[in-house]
Amino acid sequence: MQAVTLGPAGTYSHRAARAVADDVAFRESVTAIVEAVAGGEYDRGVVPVENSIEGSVTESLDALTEADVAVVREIVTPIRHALLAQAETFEVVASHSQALAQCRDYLEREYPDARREAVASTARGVERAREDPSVAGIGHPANAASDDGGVDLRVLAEDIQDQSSNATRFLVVAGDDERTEAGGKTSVVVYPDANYPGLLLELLEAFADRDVNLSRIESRPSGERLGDYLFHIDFEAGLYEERAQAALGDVEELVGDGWVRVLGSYDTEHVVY
Ligand SMILES: O=C(O)C(=O)C[C@]1(C(=O)O)C=C[C@@H](O)C=C1
Repeated sequence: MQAVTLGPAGTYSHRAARAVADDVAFRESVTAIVEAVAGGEYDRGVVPVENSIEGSVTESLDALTEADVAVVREIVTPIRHALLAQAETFEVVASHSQALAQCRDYLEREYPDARREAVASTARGVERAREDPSVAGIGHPANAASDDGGVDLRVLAEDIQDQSSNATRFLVVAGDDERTEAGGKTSVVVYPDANYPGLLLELLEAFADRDVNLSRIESRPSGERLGDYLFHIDFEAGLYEERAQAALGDVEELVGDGWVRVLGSYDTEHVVY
């Protein structure tokens, strides 16, 4: 089995993807990962969707709405960032925007004058630090040593995330034909294409009436017009369960002119690396 995830090698996504496949390929955006799986290039894709400090990875949510893929598994991993550089002084801190945000307080406190530079991934930021002594990267501490003869970096500080409990949720996507009803959780995207008082309440009642717990609801702009939204809903029941089917049946009736996209049912795995 071959998986594709956010690269280059050494990203947190890469660490999560190792729990899925031995053979891991890379892309530099989550949209490209989801599209590569939808197009049949890879068996599995691993994309970050949510972080306990910074919240949604919105590009992933939007990519999952657009592409024909199924969600087949969820991986939750702790995220412990280190500050890596060639020397103790630097002018720029380069990392993924999520990582920069997860260390916002630390950077403000310790390096208020350093410029923040958002790059495609934490590993890309570490590469920048390896190439340029005026740059520090934020990433997993194991990235300090170069595995291809490049400069080894110093670990200037560890555990610099603003909450020690920092964790990220990754979704494992597969081709559309691998969608399954088995699993303890289900993800759906709902586009009501309507706007009236109580619409959201009615959608939520479909789940509440069957005692189905929602673990998350997130609105994203539909892109059609300002104030028009679609909803990413995760609930704690598998599609094999009658109560889940009944709740979704109600939602489908409510959205009339809109649509419901079922991403799939799956189980959660906690991976510590
Ligand atoms: O840049 C990486 O290392 C990634 O895998 C991406 C990502 C993210 O998008 O949230 C994954 C986990 C961490 O939250 C920080 C960055």
